[in-house]
Amino acid sequence: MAPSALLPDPEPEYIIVHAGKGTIKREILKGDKKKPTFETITQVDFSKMNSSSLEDRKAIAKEIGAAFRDSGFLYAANHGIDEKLQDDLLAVIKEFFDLPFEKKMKIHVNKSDTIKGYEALLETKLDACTRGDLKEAFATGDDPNDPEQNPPATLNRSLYPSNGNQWPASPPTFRKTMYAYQAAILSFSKSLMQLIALSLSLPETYFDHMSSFPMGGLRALHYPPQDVSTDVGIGAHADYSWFTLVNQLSATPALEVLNHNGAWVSAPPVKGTLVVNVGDFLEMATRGRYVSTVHRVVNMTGMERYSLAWFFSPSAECVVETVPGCEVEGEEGVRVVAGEWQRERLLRARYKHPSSVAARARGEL
Ligand SMILES: O=C(O)CCC(=O)C(=O)O
Ligand SMILES: [Fe+2]
Repeated sequence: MAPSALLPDPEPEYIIVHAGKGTIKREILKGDKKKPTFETITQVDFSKMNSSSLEDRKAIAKEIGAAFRDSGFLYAANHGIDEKLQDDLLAVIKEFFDLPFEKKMKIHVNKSDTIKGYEALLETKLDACTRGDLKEAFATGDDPNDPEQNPPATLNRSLYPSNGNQWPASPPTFRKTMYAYQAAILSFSKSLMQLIALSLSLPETYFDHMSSFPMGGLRALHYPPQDVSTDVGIGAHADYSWFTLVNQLSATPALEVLNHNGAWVSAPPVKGTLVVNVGDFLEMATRGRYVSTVHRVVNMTGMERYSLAWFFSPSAECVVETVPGCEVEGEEGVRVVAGEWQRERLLRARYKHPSSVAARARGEL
């Protein structure tokens, strides 16, 4: 037998991801090919985020910057969102998903031009190699027709259709509880955006003008346990947002993050924390200094899993450009209208939705 040194290298294996920004093919690095990369997700303490001392705020910003450059993920501890509110959320979200299928289908996403409402099991397929995403979802988002959102008088309402958000009649406290959470998470998001500005050595208020009526999506998710590892709760993808905040409402570990060796790193629920991950807007604006990392959900625990994801993006009419200090020499900077870019991504990911079919027929996609 030939000495092992003379054996040919094994055929490389790849992970293929349809992240929306294009297909990513990443080799799974083994043995000597492995490079240093993250194996766990860092925790950052936000208790001093509103400290009157700029030095305190800068210290948090520094940790955020390090995590966003390394893995693009972190756990935010002491974020200040009321624990009781999170218990209430889990209760109403469970109750909603327990409703009979026909009731949930009354507010199906196909009835909303902005793809808000209920989405059934296996309806989306983020990883083309699977039979679909083994999850059901309920989505709401920025919509000036909902009085709770208190839109500014200057908002260009023509950007919003009349059939945006759809709310279920039951459970009766569902809408109120989701909006209480949205108010809290929106306030945390604006503070986090200021810390991100600091982390990039920009004035703290640098991004403030981009949050007058931010595109924000709140998505409740239910992942039943899967029987086979070839299924996925959500296929590998990256998010289209400045950042995403995932509240892992149930203690069911299933979220996984792809590291630079092509290995999946577990991001299990850590009580009292939110998972924060960089989205594509932030990756674009920082020209890749902060990484919008691929992740997925695989629920092999035998237990139900509930989570609540919040996607925080710029206001629709804003132009996202390379931030000062992140320019790449010899390359043109980024310049996209946030609302147009995000809508195109959303429609591409939901290619069967009537809005997507219509946009393709108009030659827009
Ligand atoms: O449920 C989770 O933990 C993550 C959800 C997610 O990645 C998404 O909805 O984009
Ligand atoms: Fe995601």
